[in-house]
Amino acid sequence: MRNGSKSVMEGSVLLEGSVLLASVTSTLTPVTSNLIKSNVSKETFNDLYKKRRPIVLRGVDIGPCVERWTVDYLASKGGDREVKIHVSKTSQMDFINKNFMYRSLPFSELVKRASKTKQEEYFAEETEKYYLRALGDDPRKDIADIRVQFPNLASDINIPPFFPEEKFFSSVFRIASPDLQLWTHYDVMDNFLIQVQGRKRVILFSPSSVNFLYMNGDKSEVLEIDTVDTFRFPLFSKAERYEVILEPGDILFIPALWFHNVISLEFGVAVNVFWKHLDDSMYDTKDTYGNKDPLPATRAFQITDRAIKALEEMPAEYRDFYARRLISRIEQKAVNHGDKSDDGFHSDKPDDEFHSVKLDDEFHRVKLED
Ligand SMILES: O=C(O)CCC(=O)C(=O)O
Ligand SMILES: [Fe+2]
Repeated sequence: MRNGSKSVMEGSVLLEGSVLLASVTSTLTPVTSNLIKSNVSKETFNDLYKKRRPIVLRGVDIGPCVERWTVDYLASKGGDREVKIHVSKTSQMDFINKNFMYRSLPFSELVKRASKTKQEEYFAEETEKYYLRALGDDPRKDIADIRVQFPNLASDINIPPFFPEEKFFSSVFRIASPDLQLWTHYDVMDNFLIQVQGRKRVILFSPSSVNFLYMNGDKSEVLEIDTVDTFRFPLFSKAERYEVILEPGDILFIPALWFHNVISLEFGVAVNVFWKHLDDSMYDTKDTYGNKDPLPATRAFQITDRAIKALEEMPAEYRDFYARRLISRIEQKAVNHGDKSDDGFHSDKPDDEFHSVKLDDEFHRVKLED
């Protein structure tokens, strides 16, 4: 599938008296079955890896975790270490209105609660939902590694040796209540999302769709991605969108910069592994989450902020004129329009659309953690 999501229904919502209130487009995507590859060897993965496109590796031996990781087993082997969690009253976590809370629970208790839809003990309400992204002991300093934080469980999972060990960055436990949805975001490292228990729907958007996703830092402000408010987000339907349903045992390769939005269709247990695609020197050594932009990108943002300040020294008509010249320079020199496919990011897409660089969104960036 190429060139945008395939809308199955478009329509408008009418207020009484026929005042047009909002136009809503349902953008349910058909499952992209050609993303699934069975029994992939290391050699085949190496070839696929160069294409820089997401794939689901099905049938790779991820170890005994698929049979072993029941709720009781996870609770007893994972132990009672305190973990930081997101607690949400609704399925859809909203990072803009912060409709969730940060709390902590013993790991064993978190697992038990996340596996149920109604709680006996709860923070806010009995139907609240939980999301764990297990981090290092001190998230400001330590990088998550399940071999260190959960050695008794880590021995049950094989991380496929499909990337050089020295490129490993982190391994993160992802545990979610049924129906919980994590907002659309990108990460800056390559990623194996290893689904161990529960089915999960993942919607992916290509990095070249960034200007259609209404970014706020590393996250998209479009939360309702299946029923998009097209008045607020008119460009969203142009984003190149893919959908996969992960089954237990599947590994989703998410290349760095590919956007993903995740719904746990059932109680979900996953481990994701981030590894470095670029040279080590490109990454911020203070980045414990794996979501800080590469250093040259950060530098480019800072320089651009300075450029904006310089433009602001001039009256509006000059500022506007030179801003347009700058944008066109960046477009000509740095934006790939699909004709130069040597970087592997725009393989074979003759119909790649021209995406103009949108200044306002990008320069007031707020970095929020997911
Ligand atoms: O599966 C999840 O809970 C989140 C996945 C994700 O954002 C990641 O692996 O980077
Ligand atoms: Fe992610």
